[in-house]
Amino acid sequence: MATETLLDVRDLSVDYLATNGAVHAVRKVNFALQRGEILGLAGESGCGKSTLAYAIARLLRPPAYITGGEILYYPGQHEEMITMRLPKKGRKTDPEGAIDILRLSPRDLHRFRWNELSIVFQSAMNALNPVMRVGDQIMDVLITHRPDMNAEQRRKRAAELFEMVGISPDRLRGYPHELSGGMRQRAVIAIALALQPELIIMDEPTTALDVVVQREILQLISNLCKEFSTAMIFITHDLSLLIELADKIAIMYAGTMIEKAQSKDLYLHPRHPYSYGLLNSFPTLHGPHKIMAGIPGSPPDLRMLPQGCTFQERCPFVFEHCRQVTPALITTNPEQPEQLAACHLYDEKITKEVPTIADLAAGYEKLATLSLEGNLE
Ligand SMILES: Nc1ncnc2c1ncn2[C@@H]1O[C@H](COP(=O)(O)OP(=O)(O)OP(=O)(O)O)[C@@H](O)[C@H]1O
Repeated sequence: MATETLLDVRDLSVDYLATNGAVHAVRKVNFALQRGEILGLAGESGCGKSTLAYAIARLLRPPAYITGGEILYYPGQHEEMITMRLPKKGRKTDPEGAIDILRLSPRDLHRFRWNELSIVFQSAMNALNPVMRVGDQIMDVLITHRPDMNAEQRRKRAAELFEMVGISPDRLRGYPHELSGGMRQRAVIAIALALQPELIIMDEPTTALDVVVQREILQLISNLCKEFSTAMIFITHDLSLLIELADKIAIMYAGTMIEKAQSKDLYLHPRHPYSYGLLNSFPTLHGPHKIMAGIPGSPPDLRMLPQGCTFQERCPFVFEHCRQVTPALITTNPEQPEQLAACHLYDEKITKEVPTIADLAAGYEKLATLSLEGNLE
């Protein structure tokens, strides 16, 4: 896989301006995505996953406002895109001429979407227009964004796309209600792939499907991304699903990324107590019986965030420093410099010994026991 940067999100913040105070839905998020890479975004409901994704696609509408940061996009050799690169004076951060998505004009944004980035929304299977043949819905995208194609070329491309996602091209003449849920989902993916974008954002695309169909669709997505070197940001609550699909995973909590790691590293050794809690919130079918603690409590109000770490109230390992100072994302193990966690437990200036997996398990077990005994505050 090429390891060239495609997207570089820097200090991105988004607020929803409500009458009773600003909801700080995304707070100073930083991450980079390489060409062809699959990044999984996980975290509890309301932690800002969709807001982050929609900010990248510039799809947010008031009362949402991007309050800071930049989203640099490296367009590769796509000629149309090269003309959109930042003017020289804007190149303070990038000698190669990236596009800052936040600074695109409406016209350039129109070219950027679909050509470079497409998005599959939550409940995607219902995103198709019920009174229009599915084939015509693919044609629509091609007519708008590929005016150089004639009708015959568009028809051929639509058939090719359907074949790619495993639907017989004669279904192109069908209406959405004539397709099963899984097929509708595949059709939506075909539309997202129509212009072979560099980046696809999928927001909970498979939640409405049964697990067997879900697995087929995920396999399809993974194969297509590999085949075309398409990068993807895949959003879900289901961490176990991401571990199979994604190259890297970012865990979000209360609007920030609190852990970033290669999927395998996160699975084998989650570092942040919240990531550990998320991974261990469901029982395994094998192995010894253990008390399930889940993660007690709920995330903080995003309008009134506490001083220090936002996970402090739910963390089995909280200590005084956590209530004072907001932890930055830091390396948790010198042997895996790419695994970062925003937790003081890994700051050697503050804690003498970093916690092992057994320590994290013991912390949660203690919480579970307290909760069973009714002694949890
Ligand atoms: N229009 C709005 N006005 C005010 N607050 C909003 C609005 N839309 C979202 N929020 C708040 O922003 C925060 C982030 O929401 P977001 O939908 O991005 O989270 P999420 O992690 O994608 O959740 P889910 O998994 O449930 O989709 C939440 O606290 C939510 O209540």
